[in-house]
Amino acid sequence: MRDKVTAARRWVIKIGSALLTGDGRGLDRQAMAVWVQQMAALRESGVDVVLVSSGAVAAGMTRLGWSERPKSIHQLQAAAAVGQMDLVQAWESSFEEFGLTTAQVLVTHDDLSDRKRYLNARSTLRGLLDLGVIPVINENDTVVTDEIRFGDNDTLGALVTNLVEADLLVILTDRDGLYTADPRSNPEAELISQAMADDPTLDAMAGGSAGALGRGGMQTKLRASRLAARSGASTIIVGGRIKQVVARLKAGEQLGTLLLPEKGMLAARKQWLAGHLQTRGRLVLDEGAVRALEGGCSSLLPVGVKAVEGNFRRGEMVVCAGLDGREVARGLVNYGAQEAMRIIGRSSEEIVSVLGYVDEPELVHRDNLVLV
Ligand SMILES: Nc1ncnc2c1ncn2[C@@H]1O[C@H](COP(=O)(O)OP(=O)(O)O)[C@@H](O)[C@H]1O
Ligand SMILES: N[C@@H](CCC(=O)OP(=O)(O)O)C(=O)O
Repeated sequence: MRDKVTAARRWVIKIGSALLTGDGRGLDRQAMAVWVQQMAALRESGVDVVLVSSGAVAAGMTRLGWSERPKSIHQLQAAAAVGQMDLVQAWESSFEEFGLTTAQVLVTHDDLSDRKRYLNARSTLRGLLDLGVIPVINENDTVVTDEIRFGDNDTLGALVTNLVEADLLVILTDRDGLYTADPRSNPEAELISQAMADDPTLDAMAGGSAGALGRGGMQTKLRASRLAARSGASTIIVGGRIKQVVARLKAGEQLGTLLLPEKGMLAARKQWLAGHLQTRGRLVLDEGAVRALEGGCSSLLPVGVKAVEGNFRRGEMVVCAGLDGREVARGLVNYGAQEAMRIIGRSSEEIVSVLGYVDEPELVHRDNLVLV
């Protein structure tokens, strides 16, 4: 039994190109329907599901009648733009059969490294999950060039895992998991059932991609598991063609390779936040707000803030201090300084009438807050 898996409440499931396109024969709609049925059952059991789907380039190549993956970035982008249509249509109609709504989310590296856009993407995805919608995520290949590409969706899957604070990243691929060597070239290779993600001995085992369609091979999957571990998530690398793979994982069966984080979710997140040494401003809190924060598990609401200092933007790190100047906490702020000044002292319901819109009811969400 794998407790980390059976107890996970939010899964990011990443499906690679080789699997999705039946090794280059266009989208394998039958296989997609089988995964959808399993993801629908997962949702039904109360688990949030986020899908990271590759396959745009591969599907586009088939549509355009190309048999070889193009080298030029423009051609890749053209293929991705054509194939993405196919991809979302296929997912959408398949999920629809189970009464589930999907949303297309295309992101770039820049979107997740810019603080403000990071928060925006995070709120959108959380909003979608609250609505019971299944986000279908891919890289926005149209607007990226080589230097700023994720390039492989394993990395994207891990960053999305961090973004939505998922407990589990499931990477479905064309092998049954991570082997002690690339099984294509070494038939003696053995499947690794479980390891710590940061175990350095794994590096020598994970090779690049031997397939014509996949990008990163096991190297990027291993790297992805380490990125996912940063927010305390576990990763499973597993064969997408294994019968009822998702359902069996959910039931605790030991399939594929489970890569575990060193730290739990909360500890990992707090450490990540604590690493943001540079603060951009200061919020001065009334006594009630100080008490609420020090009690743990409370967000900082605008009503408890007396003054705003500094010129910070949404998503930047600010100091939260008491009226006596004592630093209480640090956190990522949901509103820029100009907006914050207008909403402090007011109830969260008033934000919309003051600003004309509302990003979040909290000034700093408790997940983005670390006590000092
Ligand atoms: N140690 C290993 N264990 C399993 N597969 C490996 C290993 N090293 C390299 N590989 C290769 O990684 C491939 C899967 O990665 P990739 O082709 O990028 O697929 P995807 O499209 O699913 O991301 C396998 O087909 C295999 O050839
Ligand atoms: N954005 C690209 C995905 C990149 C890629 O090939 O990823 P993967 O197959 O997961 O190694 C696409 O949709 O074709």
